[in-house]
Amino acid sequence: MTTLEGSPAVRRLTAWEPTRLESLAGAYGTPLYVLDLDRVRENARRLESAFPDAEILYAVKANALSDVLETLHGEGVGLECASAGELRRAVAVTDSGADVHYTAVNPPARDLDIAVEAWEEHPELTITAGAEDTIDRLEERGYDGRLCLRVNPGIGAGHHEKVQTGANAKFGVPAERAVDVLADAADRGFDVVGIHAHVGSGVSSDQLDAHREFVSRMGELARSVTEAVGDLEFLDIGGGFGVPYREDDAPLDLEAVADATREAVGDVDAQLTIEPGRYFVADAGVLLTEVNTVKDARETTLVGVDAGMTTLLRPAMYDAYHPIRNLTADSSDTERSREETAQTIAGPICESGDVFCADRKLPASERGDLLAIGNTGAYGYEMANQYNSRPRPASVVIDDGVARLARRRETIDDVTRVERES
Ligand SMILES: Cc1ncc(COP(=O)(O)O)c(C=O)c1O
Ligand SMILES: N[C@@H](CCCC[NH3+])C(=O)O
Repeated sequence: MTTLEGSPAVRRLTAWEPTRLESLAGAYGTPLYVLDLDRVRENARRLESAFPDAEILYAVKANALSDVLETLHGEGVGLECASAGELRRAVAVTDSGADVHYTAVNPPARDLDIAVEAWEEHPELTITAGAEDTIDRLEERGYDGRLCLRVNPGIGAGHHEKVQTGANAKFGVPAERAVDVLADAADRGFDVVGIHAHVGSGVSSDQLDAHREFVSRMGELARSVTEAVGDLEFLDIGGGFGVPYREDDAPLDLEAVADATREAVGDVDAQLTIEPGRYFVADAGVLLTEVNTVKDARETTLVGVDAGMTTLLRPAMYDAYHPIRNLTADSSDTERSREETAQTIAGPICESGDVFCADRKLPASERGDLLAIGNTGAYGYEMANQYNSRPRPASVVIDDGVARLARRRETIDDVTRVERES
């Protein structure tokens, strides 16, 4: 087992200088998301070096901040979008449809209208349909552009059952029907360019067998489609690459994943495409939050903070673990260090599940302390919401070492403004 300070998740968290984070919290308030764009670039380069022959897209849903999209576009990474809103962002950043994919999941009519409008302006856009209905609805809107089919490969993987998509009926056309669906789409005049599937999110090294089986099914399918329907431009195997969250999690062996992918896909005459989200951004982000309450709560010490499940939903939704560091009681500084106690850290939301950790050993907290919650760059702000009429937090980015406000903190007026508007 790796030591606490030596584990990848905590090494990233301790790479942040406490005084720097303290000054950001002082300048912008808490709760505050901080994202290191330099780390995002490093992660992009790591992916590019493990998958030199693949086309790489970024799954915008992990963190849609324009600064992130601009940064990754600058690194030559394409953008995969899950909604009309993400598509609008992607097209605004790229000013093009090239290397922009819209993956429609039970798309609302308005989303399809916006996607088709985007295609009319940028015909290089690719739309991925996950149901025959979606293809019909695109045709009804006059779309006959680049079409990719999302299939359901019948195998899932990922860090929690709620994020395993590959065998979930909601996602994709059953793989065994793909050849017929694509043959029909080609007959109807669509430009059939690819097939796609996504096994799930947060796939770790110990799920490599599931990854291999998934990719091998996709390779087989690509060969069948090519034979029966015609050449495919690309085979998109989705994203899902896991990152370490716990102190004893090993980092994902990206080279091993890349080797397994190449081997499992076999001989396919189509561009391999991957679209990770989490891997690019998770470890580039921390959430800063201030302690406002410390109380003896019978069997634990309850520490109340100003971030909650509305700021970072993952612990409440998936029982997800995030490393936490008390920056005020910094253990690397003897003057600041404090004895460790078992603490339950909870937010201000009126829900029992509004808890970031239970009985975790951390330096004894005091009111006013600044805590950093690590690995919050992916699915952090994106899943934030306004429950309890709570405004969403601000986001700061660090770019080339320099910090700047990327998104201001919402106000209570922002929360109520949309009511009674005509
Ligand atoms: C279609 C699709 N592509 C890519 C991703 C990105 O997943 P991750 O952030 O786990 O890489 C997701 C999310 O799970 C997805 O649904
Ligand atoms: N929101 C999930 C990932 C889901 C990805 C979207 N299919 C998480 O935080 O782990």
